[in-house]
Amino acid sequence: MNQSIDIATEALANPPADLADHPLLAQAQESLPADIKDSGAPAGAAVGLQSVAHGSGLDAKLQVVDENQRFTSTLDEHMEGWQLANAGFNYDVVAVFGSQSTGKSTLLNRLFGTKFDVMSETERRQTTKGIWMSKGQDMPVLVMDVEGTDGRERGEDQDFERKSALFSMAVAEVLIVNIWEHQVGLYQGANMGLLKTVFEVNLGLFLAAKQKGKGKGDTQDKTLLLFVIRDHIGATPLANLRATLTADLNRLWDGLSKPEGLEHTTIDTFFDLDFVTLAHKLLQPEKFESEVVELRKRFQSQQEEGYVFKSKYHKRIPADGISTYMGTIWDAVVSNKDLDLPTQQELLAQFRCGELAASAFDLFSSLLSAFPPAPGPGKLDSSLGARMRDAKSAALAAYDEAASRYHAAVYGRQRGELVAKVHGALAPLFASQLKNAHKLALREYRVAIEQALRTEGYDFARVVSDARQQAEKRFDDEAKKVVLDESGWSPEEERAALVEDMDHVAELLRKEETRKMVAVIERNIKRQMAETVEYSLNQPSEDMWDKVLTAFKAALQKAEDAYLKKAKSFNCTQEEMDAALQLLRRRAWLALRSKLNEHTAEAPMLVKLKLVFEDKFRYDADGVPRVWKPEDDIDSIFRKAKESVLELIPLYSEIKPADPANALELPSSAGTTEIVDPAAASADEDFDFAESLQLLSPSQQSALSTRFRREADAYYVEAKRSMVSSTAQIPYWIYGVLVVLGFNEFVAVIRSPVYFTLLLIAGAAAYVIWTLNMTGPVLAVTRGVTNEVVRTVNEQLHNYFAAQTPDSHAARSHRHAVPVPAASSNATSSAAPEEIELKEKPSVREKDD
Ligand SMILES: Nc1nc2c(ncn2[C@@H]2O[C@H](COP(=O)(O)OP(=O)(O)OP(=O)(O)O)[C@@H](O)[C@H]2O)c(=O)[nH]1
Repeated sequence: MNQSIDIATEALANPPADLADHPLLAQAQESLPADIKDSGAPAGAAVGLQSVAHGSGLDAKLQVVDENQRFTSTLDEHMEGWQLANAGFNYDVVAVFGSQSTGKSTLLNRLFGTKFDVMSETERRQTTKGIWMSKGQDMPVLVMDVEGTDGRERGEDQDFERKSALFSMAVAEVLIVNIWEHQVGLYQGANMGLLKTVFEVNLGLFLAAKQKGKGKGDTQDKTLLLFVIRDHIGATPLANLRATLTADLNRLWDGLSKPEGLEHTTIDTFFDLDFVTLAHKLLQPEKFESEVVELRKRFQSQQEEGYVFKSKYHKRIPADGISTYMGTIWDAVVSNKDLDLPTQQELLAQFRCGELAASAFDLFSSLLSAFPPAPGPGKLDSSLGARMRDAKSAALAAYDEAASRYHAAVYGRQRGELVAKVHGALAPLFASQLKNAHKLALREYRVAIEQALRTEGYDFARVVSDARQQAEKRFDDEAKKVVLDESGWSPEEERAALVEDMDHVAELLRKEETRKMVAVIERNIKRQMAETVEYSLNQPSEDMWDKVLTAFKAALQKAEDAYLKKAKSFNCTQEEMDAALQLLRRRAWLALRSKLNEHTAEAPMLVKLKLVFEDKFRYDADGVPRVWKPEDDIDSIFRKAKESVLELIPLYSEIKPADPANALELPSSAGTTEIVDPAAASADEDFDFAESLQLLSPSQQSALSTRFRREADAYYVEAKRSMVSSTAQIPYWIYGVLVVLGFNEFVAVIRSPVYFTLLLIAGAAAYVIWTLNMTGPVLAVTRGVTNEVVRTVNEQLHNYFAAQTPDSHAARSHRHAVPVPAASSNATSSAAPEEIELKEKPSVREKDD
């Protein structure tokens, strides 16, 4: 239906008010198709309305280029409606060319079941304007009905003819050239002008493609020119018609002014020619129908001989891009731009692949946003790798499905960009997963080592190496899960960081283990040395230090051996071992020193000295306790014992073996102990071995000496007192004095009945005791009580003297000092002042007595 008919139809459907009641109007309206009558709207007066009116269903037709040379915007919709949008390359395009009103639309409708408007038999005027398109019934074929040449309105202007030829050449595989039989041999009637245009256009396309160096070289993609000779009466066989037409075409080709380099080309270079005849539609309708059916098969079945849609004719434009492609081709044609199809195809590929990549990335983004949230630091998402792969694969599959049909290079490039974009979006997840794998592996590494170190007899180097292998494997496994193909991602940097961290942890643990080991060894040395030190220092002798040092050296040697044996499994360097040994020696020495310090503190030293003194003063050479008698030379024995004890103080004050061979030498500086134990290094910084040999400073020695002398003096006093008490006798004259002085008391007792009675009782008691022979026990009890009283008094005296400070003692001494008898004075004149003090006390006591 053409525009005039549309306008008329619209006028009938919506008549002006003044014609509304005209009798002819009702008659004309009756003749309208039911759908138009019902809707009250025209079947499609304009381009837009045409397509809308016919819908986008399978039988819809579309004016792709209107009479104003505008390209439709609804081809995509129609492709969807025709169910060809996803056909890929599985569709074909055919276009029909020919003079106006030569039955082109009729032919297409019969061949493909389309519903292009056909001119009314009675009107005989042009029906097809611009270019129409529809889908063949039951076949994936896009059929283009092109406005006929010789259009009356167009006159001699062949602009549209050229443009439509160029457009059809660019998109159609088969061009049907519709001619009447009787026109064969006539230049104008056989559309030779149109064919000349087609040939020129084709040469132009070929040249443009060649100049761009893109295809269309020797392996020229051909187009099929199918000449349909209408109203074939049968008088002239097809072969003759073919020969005539071929000869005319060759003549036409030869007459073309061909571009340089194409002078010797023939029609066959670019076209395949085929010829078919159809009987007169009106005169031989049955024959016409049967021939149309036969011809239809050649468009429908690949198995049919003479199948027209050979793959070599296909323009390789994916169906989903045909709308864009045709639009850009038409734009180029209309704007008279140089048209080269490869470039157009590449542009199309860029556009479509870009679109497809964008939608594939949208799909990927929606999948990505559905990922579960990150599990948090140090935790792994075990399914992350699989999910990343799935999302990527889904996006690429969506892209590949449609985009792979486009220009290979463009498809590949856009694919690369899409992949890079996908990888870019996934990279943070990858990095985060690696970081977490790093943390996890490091934690497991530390735990594995710590657990192994708790077992007996571990080999540190092996423990570390096993744990490290496990941790590296764990990291590698996790990294492998999230490294995507083609991503170029590498876990090496993170792995290197993990290894560095593990080295650091191993180093710390090794130092900690070394420190612990040294501490254990040090404790062992302390324990081993405790007894030796105790024994040797309680039995002071000239070789006391020789014994101690020999034992220490032996213990140290054992400790060093133990350390070296263990250190081998720690993978320690020689430098570290030397440093550790140095530290071990130092700490062992300091341990010994602290033990010695315990023994040489003032109180224990005093005890030791007292014991030695007691041994020498209170016991004789045979070890028998002395009972002092008047003939004993207490002073001499006391002096000797005291001097021999005082001589021990210098012995105790310095660790100095009698035999220089037993001396020990240790370096004094802090050295490199920080390699093993940085904390110990600072503690040992001030270590001075020579100084450490000194146990008692001169002032300590002096104080100790003073304290000891006082203690010893107390012994001396006690000895003297015990000797006095054992030898004291009552003089006989005392008894006479007692009788004289006590006679009056005796008389008083005799005379007093009470005292006398008590006396009788006492006498009786004495008699009984005597009679019963109980004198011994009674005397023993009496002596015991007496001794206890004496001891208590002595103790009180001793405490009294001991509590006196030197000053107060001196003051007291000064207050109570009395001249020493000459005999004694001679004996003690050369003695030390302390001895003079010792003499004072018996004098005082004797004076008191
Ligand atoms: N003689 C003859 N007439 C035919 C044949 N087929 C169709 N016609 C008539 O030719 C006239 C034009 O038919 P269309 O199919 O509209 O021709 P067209 O080439 O599409 O016309 P435009 O679109 O206007 O260029 C119609 O009246 C048809 O009935 C045929 O095989 N032989």
